[in-house]
Amino acid sequence: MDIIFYHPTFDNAYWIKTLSAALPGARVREWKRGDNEPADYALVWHPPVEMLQGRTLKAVFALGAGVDSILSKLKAHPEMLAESIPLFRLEDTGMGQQMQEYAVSQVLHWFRRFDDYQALKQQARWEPLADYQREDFTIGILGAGVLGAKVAEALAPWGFPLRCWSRTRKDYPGVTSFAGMEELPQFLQGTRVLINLLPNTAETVGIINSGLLNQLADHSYLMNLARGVHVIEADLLAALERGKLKGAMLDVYSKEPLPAENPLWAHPRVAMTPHVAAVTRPAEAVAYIARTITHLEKGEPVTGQVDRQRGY
Ligand SMILES: NC(=O)C1=CN([C@@H]2O[C@H](COP(=O)(O)OP(=O)(O)OC[C@H]3O[C@@H](n4cnc5c(N)ncnc54)[C@H](OP(=O)(O)O)[C@@H]3O)[C@@H](O)[C@H]2O)C=CC1
Ligand SMILES: O=C(O)C(=O)CO
Repeated sequence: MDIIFYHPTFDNAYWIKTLSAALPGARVREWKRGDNEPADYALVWHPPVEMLQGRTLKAVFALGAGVDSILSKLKAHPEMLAESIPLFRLEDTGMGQQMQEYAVSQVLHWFRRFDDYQALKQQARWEPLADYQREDFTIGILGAGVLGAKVAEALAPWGFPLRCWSRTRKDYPGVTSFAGMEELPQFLQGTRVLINLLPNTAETVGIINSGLLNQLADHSYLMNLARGVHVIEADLLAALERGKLKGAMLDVYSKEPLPAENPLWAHPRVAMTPHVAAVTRPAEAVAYIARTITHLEKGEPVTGQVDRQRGY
């Protein structure tokens, strides 16, 4: 079996060594321009069209959870990958725990008013504030898939009212499920902390706009862990200005790296990280890919296949 590997920034030698060890007998090579030799599987992130075009692969694996970049490339270059070739993505592979850490720590930061105390500290003010109550701190998770479910699971023991929104109804312990556009207003009503874990699709792009933010509880908080294009940044800034939103924690942006002149940088109630909420963990990703390839080779059922029409 031949496997080609392409990632613009990873330690490719490490991946090739680890994959080769996990799939004894497989020949794994880094793809370089001009390599038209046959291959059975391709592992990619931001692949050049030329790498995949014209190949009769058994499957392609995206080396991340989100497949928006590869699907948008496919839209521009449909010849890059035949419809019949399955595309897989990483399901959790260590990203779930990272999202749990991020979401729980930030929710508790807001709930314990550390943002307010930080602002008071800057004015050298000693001023105990009223506690927030759990019942006034409903957390709503947009997107209840692999990562949304993990975040809900980690938040559940803290006792906040928890709800999620997805296309299809969920049955997660301690989480009220809302499904479909028609239930979005109910989901938003009373939500105090909105955590975004949706995929970037034609239906979800720009979903976090003034219309949506206005439906949240007053003085609410936004945590965007998914994709920058979900949020209309001007609407977010406007919601912060009029006090609808008390704060935002952003990991992803409309343009990355975020340009220095973007007003989000300087906003005192916006906290930011540079798209690091959950990164691909090589050992877990290799184990998942090796396991999936082994099942595919035996004709056994697998999970993680992307539905290209649906867009995730
Ligand atoms: N910032 C970072 O570092 C990272 C960000 N990400 C982002 O997180 C996203 C989520 O990942 P993951 O949980 O693995 O993805 P999944 O595909 O497992 O989950 C997606 C969820 O979104 C829901 N959804 C999709 N479209 C709609 C819609 N139109 N209306 C309502 N709900 C919808 C799905 O509903 P249903 O269950 O009904 O299908 C599902 O619950 C990724 O696509 C990626 O963009 C991922 C990793 C790292
Ligand atoms: O896996 C993804 O989709 C990411 O955004 C990684 O940072």
